[in-house]
Amino acid sequence: MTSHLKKVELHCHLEGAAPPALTAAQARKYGVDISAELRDGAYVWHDFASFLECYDKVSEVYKTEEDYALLTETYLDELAGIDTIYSELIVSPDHGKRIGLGADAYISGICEGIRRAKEKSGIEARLIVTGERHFGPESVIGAAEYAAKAGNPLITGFNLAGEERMGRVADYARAFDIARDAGLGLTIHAGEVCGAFSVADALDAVRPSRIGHGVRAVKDPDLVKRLADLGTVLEICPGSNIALGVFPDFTSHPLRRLKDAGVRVTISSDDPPFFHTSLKREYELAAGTFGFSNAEIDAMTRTAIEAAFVDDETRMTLLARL
Ligand SMILES: Nc1ncnc2[nH]cnc12
Ligand SMILES: [Zn+2]
Repeated sequence: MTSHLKKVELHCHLEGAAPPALTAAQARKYGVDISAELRDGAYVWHDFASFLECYDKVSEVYKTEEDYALLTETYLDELAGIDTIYSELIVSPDHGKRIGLGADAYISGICEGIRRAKEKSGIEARLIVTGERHFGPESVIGAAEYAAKAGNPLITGFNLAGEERMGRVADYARAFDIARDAGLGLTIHAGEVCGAFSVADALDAVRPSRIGHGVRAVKDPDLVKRLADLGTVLEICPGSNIALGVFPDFTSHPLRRLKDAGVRVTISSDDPPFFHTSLKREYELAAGTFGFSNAEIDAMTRTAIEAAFVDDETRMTLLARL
């Protein structure tokens, strides 16, 4: 039973958290045919590439500032309802640009959603701007420049997501230099679809304080030791990994092995309705399937707060609430 535990989420893509019912309503509102991507209340995809296509298509039915405010508020309300005290949302200004809304209005709608949710429940949230590999290196640099110049106190991190098989981390290093110089926290999707080499790439080219997933590092014991020695925090999303076939089942999932090897691990939901999961379920899996005690789960939540991209005062407040 984890329902009474305080929760923190470091890794959730905002559009990836869109409830299917809300997406269906949005599609109806705009007369968009989404029947190929959303059927019988579930998102339709069959592998990583088609998941990304489905994700991009779903994003296109969120078109206005208010649509984004509603989406953000809806997800944060859900998190607050399960005792989540802090959430980092991965957002992509490129999506705002692609639908013609523009990056500023996209971010402003999301910030309004954060404000509304916080007013109701006190949930704290921050934004991690992400570049998408499959939109190309130039667009990733553009996303970093946007995040660096935005001067928005809720934008506190920079990420690299999308098609991991496109390019190597070094191809995107310049974007991370821009984000680092702006004082943003750094995290990179690596070791999810590609192997351990991708995690080593991230450490060699950028050395972020956190890595999204990183789970395939488990194949390389020296790399696991390097992660433990560096104190790199892994944002692990077991339900996502199983849904995408990164591991065949929870028994072979390396969450426990990585933790036992001294790696700092945390748990998140990634794109919950796409993967038939939720942060609530991820906490339940940690307890039931992975066999972690409540004290061990609390320790992972504490690690997440320690690694959160927030100022020290907010961190102290969150630690006190845990
Ligand atoms: N799991 C994931 N990996 C890479 N990019 C993503 N974008 C949304 N979800 C993602
Ligand atoms: Zn992700």
